Amino acid sequence: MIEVSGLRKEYGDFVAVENLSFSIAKGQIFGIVGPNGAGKTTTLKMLGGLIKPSRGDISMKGLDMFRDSVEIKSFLGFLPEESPLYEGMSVNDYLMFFAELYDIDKGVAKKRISDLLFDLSLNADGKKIGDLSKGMKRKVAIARSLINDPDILIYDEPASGLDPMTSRYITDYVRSLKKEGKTIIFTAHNLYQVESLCDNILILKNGQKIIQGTADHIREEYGKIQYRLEFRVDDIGDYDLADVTQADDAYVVITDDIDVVNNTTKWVASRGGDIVEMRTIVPSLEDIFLSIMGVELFAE
Ligand SMILES: Nc1ncnc2c1ncn2[C@@H]1O[C@H](COP(=O)(O)OP(=O)(O)OP(=O)(O)O)[C@@H](O)[C@H]1O
Repeated sequence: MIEVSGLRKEYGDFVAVENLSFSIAKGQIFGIVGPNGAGKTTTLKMLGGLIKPSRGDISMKGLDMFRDSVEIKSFLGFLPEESPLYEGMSVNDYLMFFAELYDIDKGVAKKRISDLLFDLSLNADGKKIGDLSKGMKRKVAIARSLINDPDILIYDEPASGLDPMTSRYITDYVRSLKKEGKTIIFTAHNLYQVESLCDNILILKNGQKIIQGTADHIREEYGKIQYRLEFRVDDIGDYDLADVTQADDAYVVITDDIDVVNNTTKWVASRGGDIVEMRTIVPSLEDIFLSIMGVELFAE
């Protein structure tokens, strides 16, 4: 559905995105994550045809982004990080205005707007956009991105800065768009959201791809599974197999070395102690992300 190859964007001497290649299959939710300034918005803007890459190619449905940009834009919906809305207009007038820009038949547009407002639970009661809450404004921007019934959606932080309920609503809404067969590319800082929503995740750092794949693939490549062993013994005195911490009346060892687990188990048995619990700790995408970005993590 979408092929990106060798994408690069320079702003003067500064390289914001470098040698980026990836493919997105139809109907996928593709999440782009990375710290501030990693090049996420720049990448989305190139995918949305809003800025021109310095180098590289983008094709969608076999069409070339720059040769066939008019046709591509007819099936794209773009949601910028901050969408300028016409504050003095009512929601209906605003959406109708964009429907006219897309040359959509008035009857079709009316029905689409009413469906979108219903699906997004957006009841503005004729209020002006300027008088709406932040969450409602975000929903208006999302409705606008869908006014041409696009197949491909490019959303820059769709749920950022919203309260948890509205953020959750928008995440669920994005999931429902996938069920309609739409392909969605989005950026987010909430990695839990990304992990629960995305079929494919691209991690960017300093404009470059660190890794791309399913959450499981990223976990296999970067996430070390750790073992947590909790035990009781009367005297910990000569235990020297790994770092140990005390938790209530027990001791805890966290390690990625299975030999430490086995040897500790033997040691505990030899001292007449008990194993209270042994389990694995699977790292979350957030743990992996932070470790890739070079942030030291707590053991638990
Ligand atoms: N028009 C521009 N001119 C010069 N530099 C720019 C321009 N737009 C972006 N940049 C720079 O390119 C880099 C990537 O910016 P971009 O907005 O793509 O990052 P981002 O990953 O979306 O960050 P954030 O999470 O903060 O939104 C940043 O260092 C930014 O300062």
